[in-house]
Parts: sequence; structure tokens; C-alpha cells
Amino acid sequence: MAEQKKTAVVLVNLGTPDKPDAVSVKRYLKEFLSDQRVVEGKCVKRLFWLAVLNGIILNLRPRKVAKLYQSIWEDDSPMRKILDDQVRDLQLALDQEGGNSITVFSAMTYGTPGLKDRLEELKEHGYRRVLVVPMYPQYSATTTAPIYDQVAQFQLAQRYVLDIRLVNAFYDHPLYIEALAQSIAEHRELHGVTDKLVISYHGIPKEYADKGDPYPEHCHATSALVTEKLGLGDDVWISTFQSRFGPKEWLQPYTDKTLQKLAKSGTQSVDVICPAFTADCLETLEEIAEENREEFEGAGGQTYRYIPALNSSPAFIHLLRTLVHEHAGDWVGQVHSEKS
Ligand SMILES: C=CC1=C(C)c2cc3[nH]c(cc4nc(cc5[nH]c(cc1n2)c(C)c5CCC(=O)O)C(CCC(=O)O)=C4C)c(C)c3C=C
Ligand SMILES: [Fe+2]
Ligand SMILES: [Fe+2]
Repeated sequence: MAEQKKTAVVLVNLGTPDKPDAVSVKRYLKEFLSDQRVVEGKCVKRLFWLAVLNGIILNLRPRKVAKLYQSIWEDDSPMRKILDDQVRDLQLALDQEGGNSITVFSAMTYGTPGLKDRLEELKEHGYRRVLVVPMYPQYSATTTAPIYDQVAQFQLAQRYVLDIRLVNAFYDHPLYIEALAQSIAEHRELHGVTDKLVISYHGIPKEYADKGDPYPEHCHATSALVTEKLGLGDDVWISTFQSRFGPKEWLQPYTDKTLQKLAKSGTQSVDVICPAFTADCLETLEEIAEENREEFEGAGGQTYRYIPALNSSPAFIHLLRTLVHEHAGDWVGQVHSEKS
């Protein structure tokens, strides 16, 4: 008799603390910042980093960061709530097509529900085919690669490995570009047009990009495609990089410094969008929507608007559904590659 092959899709985001308290934030930061993909360095450099992390950062940062999480917390972390919504809406969209027997799950690279635990659970429930979708449009060795690492670690422990596929990136996918353009256009229709569109991406250390991480090229390609789709001239938008961590140089121009400079040189109003975040989270709801607003207004800017992440918008769910078909169409029994 033919083996039954149950199919799962797993949407994976970075991870977030279980609770907005110092103990939970410490546990989360320890797991995240101990990953050698996130903070690189071998031998002595590694030992030095672990001493700084365990001796200083994990003693000082959790209390401060827990307060920031408290300011955005609902009954759970926004990132986990939004990921659950994305799972639910993608499942609905796939079910509505009829004839699919695919089940959608969530997972996090750090914290809960952990990716390796999720894969273990899927194996126990008889799933043989899994499509893993990192929720990062732009590939980075600091975010996408750890998902590949965890899948490889899981497979290494299996005798009968699962049939696992991964989506590498979708920074230039026409439906992703369409979803971003649509969200900017709708925001402008509702609130009016500002002097400048600031397209802010989470940063990475410059050294990682110099060594070959394609992340900045992916970010610049996304910005070029979206602004081209909207017909925006080069003088009305700028790409920037946020969330610097540590003393080293990160990708430039920095978002906070750019906003100050813009306000000081007479730009009165800005819209800020963060395409690298497919779900609103601490980095958008606190750092961009609050902290950076203060930077801009403090330097004389008048109007500052944050354009929300794609979250579970119909256009984003449509992209996810299309990614499932493009990467696992033969598994769901309906091969198609709709791009419009
Ligand atoms: C060396 C440190 C870091 C690198 C490199 C990095 C890359 C990176 N991160 C994201 C997305 C997110 N990061 C988030 C939080 C966050 N990031 C870092 C550090 C690095 N990120 C820290 C220490 C934190 C925690 C908060 C803090 O202590 O400041 C989040 C938010 C999670 C949440 O719970 O809401 C996201 C999302 C990307 C896309 C990226 C590289 C491309
Ligand atoms: Fe980060
Ligand atoms: Fe941050």
C-alpha cells in the first residue's frame, strides 16, 4: 500500500519572549544572542563575546527591554499574535481552494513554539512533507540561515528524514512588491502624501555584508521595485537601516540619524515603512512608531506616520498562498504559479 504523505506548511518568525518580564526577556536574549549566526566570532572572540553577554548584557538589558515589551504587549507578544493570525488566514485561504490537505503551523527560531520542537511534533503526527517559510522577505545569514541550521540539526537526528523544503527569500516577488505598494498607496489615500517616504530595514553589522551577506542588496532591490511600482522619484524616498546593537559599524544610513537630519534640513513630514518586518513587533511598534517619532519631532519635524507591517492583510496572505503553490504545488496537488 502507498505510504500516506501528510503535508505541513510552517511559517517561521524570529521569536519573542514568553512574557514581558525581565526573566523571560533574559531567557529569550540568551538563546538569540548566543547564536553564532547572530553574533559571529570564533575562538578567543567567541569566548570574549560570551563573557560580555553573560557578564554584562544579560544582567543589564533584560530589565530595560522588558519595560519596552510591556509598552507594546497585548495579551501576548504582538509578533506571536500576528503569526497566529497569519497561520489562521493562510489555512483559510488554502482550504477555500478546495482539494488541499495541507495544514499550516507556526514556529519561532528562538523561544516558543520552537522550530525543532515543531518539526518533532509534525514527525510524531505522521507528517512526511514540510514546507518551511521563513517570514523574512530579504535573506540574511543572521535570520534566514539559522532556520536552515535548525532544520539541518533536526534532520541529523532522524533515521528516516522528512522531506523538507525551504523558501530562501521573496524580496523581489511581484506579489510582495504589490502588497507593499498597495499598503503605501492606501495609507496615502487615507492620510495624504508626506514630504518623504523613509523605507527602514533592520540593520546588520557592516562587516557581515562586506563578507558576503546579500541582505543589503535584497533591501535595496525591494525599495527600488516598490518605489518604481508607485512611480516615486528618487528625491522623495530613502532607504535606511535601524536597530543598531553594539559598538561596531552597522549598515548605513542609520534610520534615527536620517530622521534627525531630514527634520533639521526642513523636511516637515515623513511616512516610515519597514518592509523587512512581515509582522509588527518591538522593532516597529516601539523603536519606529515611538522612539524614532520623538527623534524626528524633537529635531523640528511636524508630521510622522508609521505604515503598519503587512501582518495578515489579504495581499500578504495571497503572497503566502502563492509561495505555497510555487514551492510545494506538486505536494498540494495543484501546481500553479500565479503572479498577479
Ligand atoms: C547582533 C545583533 C542582532 C542582529 C544581527 C539582528 C538582525 C536582525 N533582527 C531582525 C528582526 C528582529 N530583531 C528583533 C529584536 C532584536 N534584535 C536584536 C539584535 C540583532 N538583530 C536584539 C538584541 C533584539 C531584542 C530587542 C533588544 O534587546 O533590543 C525583533 C523583534 C522581536 C520581538 O519580540 O518583537 C525582530 C523582528 C532582522 C530582520 C535582522 C536582520 C536582517
Ligand atoms: Fe534584530
Ligand atoms: Fe531595537
